[in-house]
Amino acid sequence: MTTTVQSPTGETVVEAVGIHVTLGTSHILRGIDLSVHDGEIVALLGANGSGKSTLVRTLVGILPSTEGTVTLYGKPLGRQVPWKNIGYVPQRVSAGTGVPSTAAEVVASGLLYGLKIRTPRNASARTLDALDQVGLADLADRSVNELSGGQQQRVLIARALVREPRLLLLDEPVAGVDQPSQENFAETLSNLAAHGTTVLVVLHELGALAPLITRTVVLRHGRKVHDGAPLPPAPEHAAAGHQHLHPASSTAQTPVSLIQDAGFGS
Ligand SMILES: Nc1ncnc2c1ncn2[C@@H]1O[C@H](COP(=O)(O)OP(=O)(O)OP(=O)(O)O)[C@@H](O)[C@H]1O
Repeated sequence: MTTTVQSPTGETVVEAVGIHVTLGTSHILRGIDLSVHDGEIVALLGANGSGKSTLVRTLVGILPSTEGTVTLYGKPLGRQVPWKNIGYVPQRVSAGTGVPSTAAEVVASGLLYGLKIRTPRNASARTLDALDQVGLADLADRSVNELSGGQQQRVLIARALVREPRLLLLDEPVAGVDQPSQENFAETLSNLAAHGTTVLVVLHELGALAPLITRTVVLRHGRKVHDGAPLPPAPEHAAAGHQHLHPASSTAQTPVSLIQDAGFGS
């Protein structure tokens, strides 16, 4: 890890106000307000189709909102946003580009942003460091087409990490990734968090990331239905290996409805 240790400043890193998104004829997001502050590790939960990916894609400017505003580091989406400080890992897609590329080349592409067409001088070292963080340093020169789905996902995580981001947005980063690699990723995330990286992560299960989460946001049918304390395991589900989640008592939602919102129904 080469990231410098930083204390959380409490700065508002992500600010979404009144976000509505329509895709085709479907009104997907229905008035989402979300703030993420420097140093937070926020989990975004919700059942399939509740709008999690749509929200994250809107936050990074891939999807336009029909109403509402998004600012990142106080700047409206656009050129003024400090993109070089922001890493994004999309929901599982192939890391393959159609053109034969090695894992290292895909990761190094994370160092290209804006109008920059040349990677920095220390690109090779940073690329290897990022691959090492996801346990793939040995496969740096392997074509991504020859990697398994889970390994390709880890390449995409490394592509975000190589930027040494201050803000990391991850859309189900460990879906389809084996348990040891999930634990390895939790450790990487823990290191990043300790160095002050702010994280917004879409998850279906907190799993190995549970201890790191500082706040949980739950969506249901395109609306935010919980925003607060991480959802601790209920006593009856606290047995080893059981990862169903339940809401904090502070919420007005009933436990059962929130568990269903989060897609964790027993
Ligand atoms: N391009 C599109 N056109 C129309 N509807 C879409 C489009 N993309 C997504 N949707 C719909 O938007 C809704 C929200 O999708 P989204 O992918 O944001 O959900 P999600 O909470 O991330 O789900 P999952 O947990 O399954 O990944 C779904 O009903 C989906 O069918």
